[in-house]
Amino acid sequence: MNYSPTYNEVGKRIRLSRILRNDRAVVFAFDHGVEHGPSDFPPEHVNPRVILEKVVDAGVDAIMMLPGIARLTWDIWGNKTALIIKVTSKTNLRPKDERLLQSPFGFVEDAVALGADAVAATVYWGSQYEDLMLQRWFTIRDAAETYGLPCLQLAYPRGPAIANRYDVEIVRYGARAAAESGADLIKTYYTGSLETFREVVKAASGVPVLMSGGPRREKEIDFLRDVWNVIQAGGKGVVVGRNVFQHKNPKAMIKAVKAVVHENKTPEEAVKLLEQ
Ligand SMILES: O=P(O)(O)OC[C@H]1O[C@](O)(COP(=O)(O)O)[C@@H](O)[C@@H]1O
Repeated sequence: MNYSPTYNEVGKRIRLSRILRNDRAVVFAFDHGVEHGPSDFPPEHVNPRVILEKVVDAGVDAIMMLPGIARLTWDIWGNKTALIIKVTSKTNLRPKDERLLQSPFGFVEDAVALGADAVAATVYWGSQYEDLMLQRWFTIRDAAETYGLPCLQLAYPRGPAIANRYDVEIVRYGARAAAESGADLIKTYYTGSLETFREVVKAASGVPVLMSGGPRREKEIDFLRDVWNVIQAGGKGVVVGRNVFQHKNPKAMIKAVKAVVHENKTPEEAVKLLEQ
């Protein structure tokens, strides 16, 4: 008997294919306005329309942002890139010990209304608020499932018992926990080498893993090498913010990252796109 997929399964598959193009993705992370504050942006990129125009022109596959900014910039990304709506966030205005918790920042229904291809939510594995974040994760995932929306989990291990959040044992634990919690896409930290990131991919048990860009690298080639290692390790791409919007030429940076992720160019070949 032929198995017919459910409506949700069809919806998730189609939406996921808009983000993972030929099984790879370059996603622009743009939720920093809340998570870090406007001080994260160089003056010319405080205006979201300016930086989004650049990354859309550069052909980024998807943009991850909070509902409010998506609403204010729809004419720039609409029908041009895939859209991932993050529905959790937190500010650094909070008391320090409350920053390991992300609060609801919109609803899955907002993502549906905006025409999103996925929702995203953060889980700080190891946080003293892990239990609360998991309750929120499963509520989000449950609603997303109903609407046929894939769920990207920002699986960020951090908490009082975690000395080094980038250690492979910690990162791969978070990736495995993300897979076990039903994430359709996992975004997590780079572990510093191809070999260690391969362990993260294995722990993710077949769920696509995307590297979180992290703080801006001094040299672009170093970032491109990290991306290249992630791809060689079986990762499916990158979700990058600061290494693009803090760069003097975000368009060229997106194109260089795409060259590594989608065209299998080496970092040395890709970095030439920044010298043009
Ligand atoms: O690791 P931090 O400082 O909490 O940064 C979280 C930020 O990093 C991201 O996960 C990825 O963006 P970056 O490429 O700038 O690291 C953002 O989505 C998020 O706002």
